[in-house]
Amino acid sequence: MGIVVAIDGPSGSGKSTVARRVAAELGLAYLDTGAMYRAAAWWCERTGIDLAAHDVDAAAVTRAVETMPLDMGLNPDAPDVVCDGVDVSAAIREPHVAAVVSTVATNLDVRAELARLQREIIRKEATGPVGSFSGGAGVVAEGRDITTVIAPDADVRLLITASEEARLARRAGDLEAAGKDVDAAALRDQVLRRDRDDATVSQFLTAPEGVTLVDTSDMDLPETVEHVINLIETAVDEAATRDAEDDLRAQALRAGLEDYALDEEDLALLEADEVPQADEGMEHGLPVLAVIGRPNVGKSTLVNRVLGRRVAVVQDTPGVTRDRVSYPAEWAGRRFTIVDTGGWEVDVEGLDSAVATQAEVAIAMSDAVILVVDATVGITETDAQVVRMLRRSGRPVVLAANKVDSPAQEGDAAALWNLGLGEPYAVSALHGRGSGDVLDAAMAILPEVSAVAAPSPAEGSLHRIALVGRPNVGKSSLLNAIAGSERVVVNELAGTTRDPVDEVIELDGRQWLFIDTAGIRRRVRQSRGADYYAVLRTQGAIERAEVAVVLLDVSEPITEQDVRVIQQVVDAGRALVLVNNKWDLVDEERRTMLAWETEHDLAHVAWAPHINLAAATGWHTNRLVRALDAAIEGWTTRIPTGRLNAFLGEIQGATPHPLRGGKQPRILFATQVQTAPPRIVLFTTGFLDAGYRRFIERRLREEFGFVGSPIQIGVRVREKRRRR
Ligand SMILES: Nc1ncnc2c1ncn2[C@@H]1O[C@H](COP(=O)(O)OP(=O)(O)OP(=O)(O)O)[C@@H](O)[C@H]1O
Ligand SMILES: Nc1ccn([C@H]2C[C@H](O)[C@@H](COP(=O)(O)O)O2)c(=O)n1
Repeated sequence: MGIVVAIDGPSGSGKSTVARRVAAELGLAYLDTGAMYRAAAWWCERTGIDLAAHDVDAAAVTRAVETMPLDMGLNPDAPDVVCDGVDVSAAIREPHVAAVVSTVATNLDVRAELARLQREIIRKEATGPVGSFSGGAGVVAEGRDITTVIAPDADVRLLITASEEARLARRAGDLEAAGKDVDAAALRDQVLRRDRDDATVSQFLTAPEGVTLVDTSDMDLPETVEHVINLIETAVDEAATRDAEDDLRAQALRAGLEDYALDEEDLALLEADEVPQADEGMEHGLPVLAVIGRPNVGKSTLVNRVLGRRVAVVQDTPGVTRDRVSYPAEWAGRRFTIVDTGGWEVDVEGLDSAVATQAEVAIAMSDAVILVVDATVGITETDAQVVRMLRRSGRPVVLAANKVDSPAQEGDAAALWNLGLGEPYAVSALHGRGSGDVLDAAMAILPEVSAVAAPSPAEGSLHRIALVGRPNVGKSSLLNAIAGSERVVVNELAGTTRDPVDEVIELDGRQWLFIDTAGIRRRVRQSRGADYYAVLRTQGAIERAEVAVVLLDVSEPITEQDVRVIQQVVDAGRALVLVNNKWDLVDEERRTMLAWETEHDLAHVAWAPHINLAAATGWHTNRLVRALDAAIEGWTTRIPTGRLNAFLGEIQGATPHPLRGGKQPRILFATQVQTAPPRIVLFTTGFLDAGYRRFIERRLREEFGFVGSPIQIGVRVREKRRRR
């Protein structure tokens, strides 16, 4: 992470000049947020709004700013401001703009919009994605509300000020240097009146806690720059010292864990050098083989045969994947993905729906299937149902007849010919006999090219996005709006054999892989069956994506189905962006209801970026990229172990877990074991109540962001080793 320096201060204090020079000396980007307000004022007037009028239409100002085509230069040596293709760097400094800019800067909707843009720029410079100016070195951002509202978490926060006389004298000096007349009254108006107006909406005249006051009344410019650089260097040194101390403390906590009974899996997690992404090691584009069957029929024998002991390491993975886990595999020189499923049973109400759905998804998302049946039990009603399911799916199948432990039981296997799936391969879990033959047979039916796998390596570097939501929420309109207004670079990329068809779409100058756009574009008939397969398809698209964009039709009440789709995304551990579509159909009354529904039904995903747009008209579709970026950043956030333990230590100190039966569960050590989605494992002395886990999650979000990402928290209760 790069450094973020935030500088506030009144007009004429020198904050712009100092910020620019400091940024140039330290190789950082420079963000002049005042120039953004000035550009907004320039743009309003350009689009016909008279900001000097008595009755300025605030809504029209907001609308204008929301569509302002602004390109902020971040180079401290030449911070050009370009609006609608015009270089307005000089025009926005004209007295006329200065006289009306407060009308824009005191409009709270405008502030919200510009705040979003500013945070986005700061985030980009601090993290350094392609296209950032500083390459991740960081940014010096200056403006009235930077230290308090826009970047309250900045590494260094300064309030640069100077006496009224000094500020007026400096401004007068600027005018004289530019060969302009100095009108004392006009000068006071621009410097002091404007600050008074702006102070009604932001605090920049006194330094709040954590903000360092730099009074430059008696300092010249070079002295001020040197002083500020010293402050930044001191802050950086202090942060490095803090990090080193946090690391040492975390090492001590980790050493303390040795007194507790740790299993092999704990040690594997604790000793891992790297924090992998959840799908790391999964090679995209490989054919997918699903192993399905009722519980305890011996599926894991086959999976373990391919994998060896790697299975154990992922047992802790929660959610959907617990029922359906994918592993990279190799058999007879072929590389593929093997999917282990939970299995299912018929209960009184039919197939156990949750697990059956998982198995059905596994079938839908596979290229071939091994069905494992217990030969000693014979064909059960469940097996027969599964065979019907498999037939409908059209997937090639190999039938494994397990528990054939002696030649005398070969007859049990032969009875499974009746399933109509061809030769039953006899397997003995007990002796390990026959599993190699089943896998050889599976290799024979597994296609070389997958029709369902996540994108191939060529597209693997692009972010994968799924547009999902119940029927008619506007998925295809949104897809068409973004694909239509922007260039569709490659069409029907992965459409090798079956339905899933992905498209690379260029948004904001970058390419994104939109998953299963064929499923979005095709109008599914509204029969029960079609709905059911749409659900499966949605699940498949979510799992192949990194970010799922869930569309809601906000002209109607939020439905249970909407909430279910959102839950699918959370359970799959994908990043989430919520889109309120059809915003053009929302009136005041509906808006109030929607706010209530959002509060009521979507409070559990309040961490997801949530944007209003109208796909049909294209209104605000440009906001999608920002939301996607924010969600991906949250999803891939990695907290250093030292920092994580220091933070958890602080929150435990301030708010310990409630006593339970006279005992107080304690967190001994924490580590982030995975990103995308972030997964944090807590080693504790006792079970943590759900309320306390929620509290920890909330505080983690407040501290580290994790915008748009589910956070998985695993708790490992470990007992102290007994002394002999
Ligand atoms: N410490 C200083 N001593 C003397 N002059 C300074 C000092 N800092 C800045 N100046 C000069 O003061 C003038 C005003 O500075 P600047 O425009 O950076 O102020 P500002 O706080 O950004 O004002 P505004 O908010 O109106 O944009 C510039 O000419 C600058 O060179
Ligand atoms: N973060 C900010 C930055 C600026 N403003 C206001 C203050 C002025 O009225 C106007 C232009 O700023 P300047 O270029 O003079 O620094 O924008 C603000 O309200 N919040």
